[in-house]
Amino acid sequence: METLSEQRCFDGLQGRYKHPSKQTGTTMQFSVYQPPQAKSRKVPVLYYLAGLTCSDETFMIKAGAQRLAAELGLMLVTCDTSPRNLNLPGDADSWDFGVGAGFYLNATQPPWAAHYRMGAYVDEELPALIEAEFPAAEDRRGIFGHSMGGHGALVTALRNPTRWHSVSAFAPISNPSAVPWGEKAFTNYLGADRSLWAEWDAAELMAKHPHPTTILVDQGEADAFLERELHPQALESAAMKSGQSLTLRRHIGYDHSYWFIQSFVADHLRHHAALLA
Ligand SMILES: N[C@@H](CCC(=O)N[C@@H](CS)C(=O)NCC(=O)O)C(=O)O
Repeated sequence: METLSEQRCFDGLQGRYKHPSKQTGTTMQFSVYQPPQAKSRKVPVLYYLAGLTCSDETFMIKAGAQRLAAELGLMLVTCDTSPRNLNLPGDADSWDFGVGAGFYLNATQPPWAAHYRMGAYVDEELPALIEAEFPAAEDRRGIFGHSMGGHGALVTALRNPTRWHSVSAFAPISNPSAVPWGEKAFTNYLGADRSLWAEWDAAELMAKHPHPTTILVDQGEADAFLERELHPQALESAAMKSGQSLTLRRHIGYDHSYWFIQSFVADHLRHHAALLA
């Protein structure tokens, strides 16, 4: 691991780092906010997964989460949204597929399968690195995210509920198998056989295997992607089927941007802090 920058922030430390990833076969960058409590003890860690076109920097710069993370003693970790600098054919042709759009799954189709392994990166490799290099509690991991990252957070926690102790999402792609963003990504990364998509689809997973904690989801009613891509109602149906405890809040007037995230991020931090205490 190499340190790219470290700066004091709310008496803690905001840092950016890079490391060679076994899962992606590339150099991956990530950011960490260490709260002041991390100077003297291991603290719970809250991982954030960003949406399409974003990077590890987006949330750290735009969400305004560090002040409350410092108060609550939560470490924040953000990673990139895909491997970069591979120059695979077509990987930079569109903003909703390839670079910046890894969808936090393990691709099975060439040429993506060798590198687009963000599922295993987020679930295994990154936590192992964070827990080895930072004062991070190994038994208190939470995960949340936005849009494609909301999908990633829900899927990661629902697939591995014993490894992920709390989960929430902002405007997640709730049922990717049934919407254009998901159909494009899953066809290319996972192949045409739709029966294989269910293991990376939050609504499908939730309908079968609920997470043991309450899942918090916030959605803006003025979100331009709501009708076509996000489908939060699929989570409500899934929760009804499996008995998942779900708090889905719809907020009039809020769109898909980080102004929406900034407005509700405190509720998410408190949600996780209570479960990870
Ligand atoms: N293609 C559009 C939309 C992409 C978009 O809305 N991305 C969301 C995640 S799905 C986002 O968080 N963008 C970064 C931002 O709002 O700061 C763009 O590049 O502006």
